[in-house]
Amino acid sequence: MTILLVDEGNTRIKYAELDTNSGFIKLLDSHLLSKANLNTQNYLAIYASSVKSGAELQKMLATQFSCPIYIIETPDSKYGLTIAYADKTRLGVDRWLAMLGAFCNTVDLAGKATGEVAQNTKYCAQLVADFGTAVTIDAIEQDGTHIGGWIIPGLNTAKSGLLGKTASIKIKTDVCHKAEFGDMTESCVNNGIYVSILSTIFYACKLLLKKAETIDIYLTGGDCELFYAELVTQLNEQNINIYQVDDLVFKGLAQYAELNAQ
Ligand SMILES: Nc1ncnc2c1ncn2[C@@H]1O[C@H](COP(=O)(O)OP(=O)(O)OP(=O)(O)O)[C@@H](O)[C@H]1O
Ligand SMILES: CC(C)(CO)[C@@H](O)C(=O)NCCC(=O)O
Ligand SMILES: [K+]
Repeated sequence: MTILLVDEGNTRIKYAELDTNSGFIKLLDSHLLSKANLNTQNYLAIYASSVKSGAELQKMLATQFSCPIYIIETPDSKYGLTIAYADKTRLGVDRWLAMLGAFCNTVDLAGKATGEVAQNTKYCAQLVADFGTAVTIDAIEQDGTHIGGWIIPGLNTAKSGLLGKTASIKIKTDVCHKAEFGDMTESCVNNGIYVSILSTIFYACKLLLKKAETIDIYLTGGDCELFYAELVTQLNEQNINIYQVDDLVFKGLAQYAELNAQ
């Protein structure tokens, strides 16, 4: 059977299909996607999340599909994760799902289902960084306690904010992001913003390494591949493992669907 996964972010909406037998998540190409070819599928259920409005997304999906629709919202404490916020409902559901995706990757399934963390499983503290419209960084201790996180502007958001508030920063050509000093306006802006985000990750590692000996860093979101190689080079330490998982929010949704069905 197939479950449809829907992730509505700040700039775009993404769809994927979860094969309930194999657990395989197939990303659907949004360029080729039409309501018509989504409709031809007989989905078992839809698991969806929105950083905008869950209610609006529910309404939109309900006009197209007759299967059960589950709109996921940030829960208090579930599947072994405990959120740092006093008001959990304010934590973006994409952050919670990305953390769930990362956390469940390393924790025993039996433990997850009951919400208890399985004993004697090999896992460590985690940093989850989502490079989207905003960049979010969340730190989780070994036992699933969310310590907290940061929200900063993403690459494009920082750039448009900077260009919008200044008179004479003129961008004429497109240059790539490098962790080097810039030698013209374009590279000063692009590299500066890039390095500012990189530095935030370094600082997060530094803080988390005060609490844990070993950390796993999960990178996700539209811009994550721009950061992966540089982070692997710069954080080449025995006690830091870095993983690029392009669809961590979908992994979280898939985990949720699997656990919800148990
Ligand atoms: N097809 C695409 N459409 C839009 N942005 C893309 C695409 N492919 C890569 N990107 C990059 O992804 C970034 C946006 O990331 P993402 O798609 O994860 O954001 P989002 O959908 O707004 O979700 P979030 O709410 O997490 O920001 C942009 O800065 C852009 O550079
Ligand atoms: C931070 C974003 C925009 C990242 O997509 C999203 O998770 C969100 O809108 N969060 C709400 C604020 C918060 O998480 O504290
Ligand atoms: K996202």
